[in-house]
Amino acid sequence: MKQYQILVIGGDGIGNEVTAWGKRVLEEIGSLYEHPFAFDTALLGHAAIEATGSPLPEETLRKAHGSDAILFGAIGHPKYDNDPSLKVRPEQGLLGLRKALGLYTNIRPIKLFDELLNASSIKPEILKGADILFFRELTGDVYFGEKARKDEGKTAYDVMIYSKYEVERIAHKAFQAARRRRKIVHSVDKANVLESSRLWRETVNEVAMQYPDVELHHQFIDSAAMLLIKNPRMFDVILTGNLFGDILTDEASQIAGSMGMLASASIGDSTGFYEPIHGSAPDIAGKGIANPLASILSVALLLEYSFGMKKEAESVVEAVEKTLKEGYRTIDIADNNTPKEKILGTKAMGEQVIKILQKIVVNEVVEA
Ligand SMILES: NC(=O)C1=CN([C@@H]2O[C@H](COP(=O)(O)OP(=O)(O)OC[C@H]3O[C@@H](n4cnc5c(N)ncnc54)[C@H](O)[C@@H]3O)[C@@H](O)[C@H]2O)C=CC1
Ligand SMILES: CC(C)CC(=O)C(=O)O
Ligand SMILES: [Mg+2]
Repeated sequence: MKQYQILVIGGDGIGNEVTAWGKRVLEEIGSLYEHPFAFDTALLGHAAIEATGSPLPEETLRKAHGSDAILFGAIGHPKYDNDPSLKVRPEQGLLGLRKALGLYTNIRPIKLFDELLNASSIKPEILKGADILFFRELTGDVYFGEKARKDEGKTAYDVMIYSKYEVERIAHKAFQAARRRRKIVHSVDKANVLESSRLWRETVNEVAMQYPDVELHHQFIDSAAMLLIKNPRMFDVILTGNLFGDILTDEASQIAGSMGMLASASIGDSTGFYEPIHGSAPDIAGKGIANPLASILSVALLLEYSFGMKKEAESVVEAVEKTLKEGYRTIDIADNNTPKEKILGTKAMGEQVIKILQKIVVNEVVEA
């Protein structure tokens, strides 16, 4: 039986707090379904800078290349956010790892659990039924283009750059996914202004010819941001670049109720990388109140995409759904009707999901 090697990188702030529960869920799946999962850990971001001087130590890179899947939390520390002049930064660790692993496809499902219809500040009748799959390009764009200062530091630039090949490979992924869904792709760019967006649009049009059964719409980023809130149900698959996808998915987290609900999968040439879309949340770090569900839902994506364990992945999502159905909430997804005793911290929420997961799997075995 294959032994799966999983690398766990908690990172910084709540990254560590929520990933502890993602890992516990993986351990539980391993033991309930008798899968031999082996775990290792590594440093990234601020924690890595503190320990080694580098945001992406050699050892982390080596372990990442040697693993079958990576469960990641988040990086970031107020020290750097408050001092932009610092040259060695936590984000370099994450961007460097995404590049090194060739993780060009970032999949971010916007899944709204019915139980959370009232957790959003958007009206339930606008939200109900919303189900969007983002394909965000992850290793190009302005994040990886040339950046520098000139004029004695008084002018700065970051180059927004895409090659045709980079657009083609992510576009194919989006169209293939749309074929398994409602067959609608919205490609989001700023082609009225940006040359890189004009190449993006031209290339997406060419790729679309190979998918005549999929409806393609182009949307400018500014109007896409508006429509996402006005009418989220109009979207099926959204295909976009690194920067626009980063911004739009934080916005879209409000469709799902909270940043603490959105999971993601980053897929590329080799090892899959799974992480919540949120950051290290210094405003709540150390308080024990972070929502661990995005990390737990990232585990479901890991099981399905990296290990092909569909049933196991479904059990994890079902455990989250049942936990919400039983009324349990972390503070970010609680509403005025949530009884105080049902508002849980990170640990209690994690334990609740695991308890329900155990029941689900035991019932599966009894029914089989
Ligand atoms: N993938 C990553 O590692 C990312 C790292 N960052 C870094 O994180 C740091 C903080 O950035 P922010 O802009 O504050 O973004 P953030 O995503 O960390 O937090 C935004 C807001 O959402 C809330 N939030 C986020 N996750 C939550 C959870 N699981 N449960 C409950 N509430 C949650 C936070 O409390 C905060 O109010 C920065 O240093 C930034 O560079 C930001 C985004 C992604
Ligand atoms: C911190 C950035 C490098 C990444 C980010 O915000 C994201 O991937 O959502
Ligand atoms: Mg982001």
